[in-house]
Amino acid sequence: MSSPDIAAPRKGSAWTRWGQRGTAGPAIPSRLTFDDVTHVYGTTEAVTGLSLDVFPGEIVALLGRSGCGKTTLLRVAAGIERQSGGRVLLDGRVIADESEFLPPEKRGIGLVFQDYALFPHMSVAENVAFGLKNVPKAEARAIALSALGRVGLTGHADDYPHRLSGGEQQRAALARAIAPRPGVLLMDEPFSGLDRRLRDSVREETLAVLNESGATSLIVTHDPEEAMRMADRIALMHEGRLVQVGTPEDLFLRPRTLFAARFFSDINELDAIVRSGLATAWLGEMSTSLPDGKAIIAVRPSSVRVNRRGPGRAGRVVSARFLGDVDQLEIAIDGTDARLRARVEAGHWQEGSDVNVSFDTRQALVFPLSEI
Ligand SMILES: Nc1ncnc2c1ncn2[C@@H]1O[C@H](COP(=O)(O)OP(=O)(O)OP(=O)(O)O)[C@@H](O)[C@H]1O
Repeated sequence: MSSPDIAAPRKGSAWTRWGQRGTAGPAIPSRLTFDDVTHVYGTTEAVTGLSLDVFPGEIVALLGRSGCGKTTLLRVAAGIERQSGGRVLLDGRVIADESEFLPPEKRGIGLVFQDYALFPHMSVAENVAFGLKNVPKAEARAIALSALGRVGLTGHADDYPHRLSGGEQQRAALARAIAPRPGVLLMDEPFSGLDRRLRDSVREETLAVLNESGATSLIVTHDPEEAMRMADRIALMHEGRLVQVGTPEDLFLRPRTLFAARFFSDINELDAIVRSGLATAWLGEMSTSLPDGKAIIAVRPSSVRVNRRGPGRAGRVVSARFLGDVDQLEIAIDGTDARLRARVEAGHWQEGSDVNVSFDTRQALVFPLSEI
């Protein structure tokens, strides 16, 4: 039987073979806790009162827009930055607060930076062995070679980093981070330097390595799809604060705020009024537990129903864009300025078609207007 675990290399692509799955050395995972952490740079409060528990062996994605404080939190966990307030704990033991500060090299934390940060004057194997300080040299090299084997870089062990492609440098950085078998692995946008096709395969293999190593992992990303693909839980940040923490399903299907809903998908936002548990918008109504007042009904394009005749508001397709499996339609609603985006099965609707639209109330969400 051929091994499904080792994918065959494709000729002519930058994508190359990784090592045998199951050979990354296992770590003893730690629990990483941020307790009311705040960090200020001059007058900029980058992180504000943030509490988060990352449980042993868990993969958590720290997700948010540029500048929301993700990297700062990672740097605080690593000990590269000392937080202005609050505590960081490893397995319940304080490693950083007002009086304690465990230096980075004593934390048992592995790091993969966005730019990989390989030392240019050291060979790839020396880079990987760098963190193995308390191990005899020959043993350190053997461990480094084993980690390089896992990421498929044995043949590059004695090359200098500048000879590696971007994807190979990412793999060398991953090997360097896992070689000392850290209890916690921190990764800052580890795939952002890779082109899209390469990114998918590197991400999948990296995930396999993380699962084998078992290290508690915190991965920074600004891409919700990447967070959903990799993480057991997602911690969504906005302006230095945590907005919502939960499984990918929680965040995608049950966003608690309009901000979270907007972050995870394109939505049509319909102005609505709530009265006695019923939210009413121009496209329809749905029940809600919100109190009376102004609200927004959020409808994903895939939840807009488009028919030639039947219930709903009359409109006209003003654009139909082919997206592969689906078409994205823009629909102008008769007698209003309103436009709706809908995702429908490909090939059914032409520009200029008269349609009736409604929405699937089971898939829609209602948010109070005050939250925006
Ligand atoms: N060394 C620094 N000195 C001053 N301000 C900083 C420093 N590092 C970060 N900041 C500021 O702190 C805030 C949070 O930055 P941080 O890099 O943590 O965000 P981020 O979410 O990781 O963003 P990105 O995705 O762009 O890396 C930003 O306003 C940023 O300008």
